[in-house]
Amino acid sequence: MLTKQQHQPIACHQPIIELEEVSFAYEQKPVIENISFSVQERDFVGVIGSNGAGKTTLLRMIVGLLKPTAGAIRLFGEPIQQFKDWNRIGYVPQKNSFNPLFPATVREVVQSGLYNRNKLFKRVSKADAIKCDEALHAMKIEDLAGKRIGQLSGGQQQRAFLARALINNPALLILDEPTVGIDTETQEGFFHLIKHMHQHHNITFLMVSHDMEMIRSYLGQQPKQQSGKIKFYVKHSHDLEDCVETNLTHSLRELRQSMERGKVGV
Ligand SMILES: Nc1ncnc2c1ncn2[C@@H]1O[C@H](COP(=O)(O)OP(=O)(O)OP(=O)(O)O)[C@@H](O)[C@H]1O
Repeated sequence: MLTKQQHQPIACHQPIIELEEVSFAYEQKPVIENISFSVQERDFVGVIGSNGAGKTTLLRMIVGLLKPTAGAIRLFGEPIQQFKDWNRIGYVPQKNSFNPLFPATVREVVQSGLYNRNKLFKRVSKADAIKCDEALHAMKIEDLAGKRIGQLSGGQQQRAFLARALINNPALLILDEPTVGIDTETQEGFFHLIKHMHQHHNITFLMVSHDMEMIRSYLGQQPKQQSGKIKFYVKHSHDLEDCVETNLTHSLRELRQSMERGKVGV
């Protein structure tokens, strides 16, 4: 049930991600050199760059999987070394597709978003099972819950990974080429869905994509910032309506209702 408090506006424009003169090298090979940028609450940032420009490396640093060789990263105002609140960040890595024989079900994959990284199988509390149902329901994949993840189509898998990323009601979603290998129609539906989530569900996005058309149509024709071979297209939070704080159940239910009304879909 929605309470008054959940509708109260929250402070906007808080920095969610800050990079200060960040560099990264694989062994001796520099990949990222001296990048500084910040993402404010509710911004939508599209990251574009040629193959090998370092986009995935950049995202992996932001989610703490790689350590910068120089510079500083802050998440939600805290230095990344001290940041513990990883549940606030949903991450959908590149090339998620599973081997058809991989034994996990869709439900197990979605639930694993609640636990520490790399823990796919774990005893699940009743409350966690309900969160999982909500996320499956919101992505319209509840009927696929018992199927092996590897038996799903690319588009269905993408919905499952999005449900996994959404299960903790994240404030920040980081997506690495989320529509690779998905047909054009499903891609369009997916972009409608994430635009809707951005505009109505108070989520900040950082997304790598090669889809220039989608990026330009939503975020503008010109990059707001460029660093080496990487360009950043941004829709700022102040272009949107006032922030509204929502809880997971409300947020996912609304998303589902919007999808049922045909406003968004995948
Ligand atoms: N684990 C690794 N060890 C060594 N070099 C790596 C490693 N991962 C990536 N690289 C190299 O770092 C560079 C940047 O890779 P990255 O995957 O970040 O690029 P990208 O911009 O995401 O590329 P794409 O658009 O092809 O996905 C590439 O030259 C790549 O070969």
